[in-house]
Amino acid sequence: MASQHPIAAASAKFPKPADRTFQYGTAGFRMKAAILDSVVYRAGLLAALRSRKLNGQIIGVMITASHNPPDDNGVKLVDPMGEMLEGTWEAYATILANAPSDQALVEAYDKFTLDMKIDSAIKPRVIFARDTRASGPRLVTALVAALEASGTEYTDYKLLTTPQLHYITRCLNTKGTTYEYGEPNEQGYYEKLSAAFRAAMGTKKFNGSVTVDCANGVGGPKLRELIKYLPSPTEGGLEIKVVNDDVVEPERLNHQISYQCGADFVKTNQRAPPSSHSTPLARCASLDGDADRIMYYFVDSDNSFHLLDGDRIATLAALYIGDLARNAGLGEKLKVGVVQTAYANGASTAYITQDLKLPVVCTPTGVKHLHHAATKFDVGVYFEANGHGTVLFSDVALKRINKYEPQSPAQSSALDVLRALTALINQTVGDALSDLLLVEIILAHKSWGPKEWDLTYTDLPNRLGRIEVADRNIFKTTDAERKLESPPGVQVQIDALVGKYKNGRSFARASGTEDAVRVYAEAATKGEADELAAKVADVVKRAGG
Ligand SMILES: CC(=O)N[C@H]1[C@@H](OP(=O)(O)O)O[C@H](CO)[C@@H](O)[C@@H]1O
Ligand SMILES: [Mg+2]
Repeated sequence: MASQHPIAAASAKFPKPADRTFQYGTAGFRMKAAILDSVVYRAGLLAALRSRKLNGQIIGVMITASHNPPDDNGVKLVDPMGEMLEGTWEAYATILANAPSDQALVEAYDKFTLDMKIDSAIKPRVIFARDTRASGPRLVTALVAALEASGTEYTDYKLLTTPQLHYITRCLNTKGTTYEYGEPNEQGYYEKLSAAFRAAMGTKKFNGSVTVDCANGVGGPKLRELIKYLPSPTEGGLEIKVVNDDVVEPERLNHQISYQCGADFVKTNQRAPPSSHSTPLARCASLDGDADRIMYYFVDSDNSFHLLDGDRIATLAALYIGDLARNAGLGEKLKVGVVQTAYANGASTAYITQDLKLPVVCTPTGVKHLHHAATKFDVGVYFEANGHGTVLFSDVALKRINKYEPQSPAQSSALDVLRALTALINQTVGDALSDLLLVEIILAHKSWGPKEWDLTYTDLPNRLGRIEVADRNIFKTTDAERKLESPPGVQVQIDALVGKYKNGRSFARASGTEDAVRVYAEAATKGEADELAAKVADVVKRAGG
């Protein structure tokens, strides 16, 4: 048909599988790459609409499935300031993805344009990148088709980590303003990080090396590139040993069996990837597949394994930034706060409130919730236990930090480090490479090894399980997911169980990314945590059928 709408015509090349329903979840769309083409095509259309709605500001599109297996893939949108897509638009993404035919898709697209008063005369602008998955280039074809059909101006940034794409999106949208974020390209990212790292490091020398497992994902080549910009070990810089950075064979990505690598492997198996060759008390870290998450760990002199997870990075950052602010003379003027989810270890929460004397806010799972809550503080530290997070400095905090006149040499040197950290820490989203440098700077300044870091508090023994039920959607939570309001009566049973354990805490919630209910429990001993988790799991199974 010659008169066919260009969006329908292009859509015909990426037909929606009839038997599938898609949902834009906590981390965008994510599934087997083989069925993702129509979803990516439609996500491209949504990016165009979003850009038009925001007067032609640039929207980012990232093709990645993060820590998932190599044959999965996914797509997520990045808003102009580098944040995740605004919540209300997730529903629009879902509607476009599920339009049953090419014609229905065009109708939905036109309806959004009309309902949201989107000015079709505005030229949409989109940038995109992908991780190292083999399906990436094919999915880019679907994305480009959508951008062309919708008359969008676009740039392909090829292979990037997710946080690099967030960074570039923000740089482009702030270019020429007083709050310009940086040079909008990969080199600009490395230059910004390395300049900040050098400034934060000052005359401090690093003790020992850090071994970084890159999950055989995009973080590998990008970390190797970043290292070229950092001071070398012979200049007193940090020695970074890169392992698991094979992206030539994409099937090695996040591989848990043969190649044993990645943040998820470490967390699930509670041991170091064999390739890290970790010696006692040596610092090790693992990234996930798109390098927006990092886990630290070490083996002690008795060969016991110690995980230093997102809670540990949050507490370390809050401790150090709080000290810096006080030492710089800004203690009263910078309100530092920490944001966690219910999965944060109770011991970390107690340490923050009782020892660091800082406020803690608990939000539902999903980085966007934590990020939003962190913006309410002058300095908002947020991390999920699984290693995804960052530290946000508010505009007011940045002004205070940048304008303050130090009253002594000691204040001056603390202020220098604090200023450097505001540039070193990615303000758009959790960034494994930026977080790696942050942790290393803090440990160097404190002259701490991983053991001293680990000794700040003792984790409560805990257990995280997943249970498959007939319909997980009947499990509805309240109080930042810490309590179930439905099915009725279930929370009362959980409370009764928790009451029987010393330091007991447990909750159940439907996963946003998997078809399962997660049960978390912690208690004074490992045995009791396991037992409590098992009993709560039984309650969930009975209620869920
Ligand atoms: C307990 C847990 O680790 N949950 C993860 C997981 O969410 P669920 O909604 O629990 O499936 O995936 C999210 C997206 O990657 C991540 O933000 C979150 O922390
Ligand atoms: Mg990730």
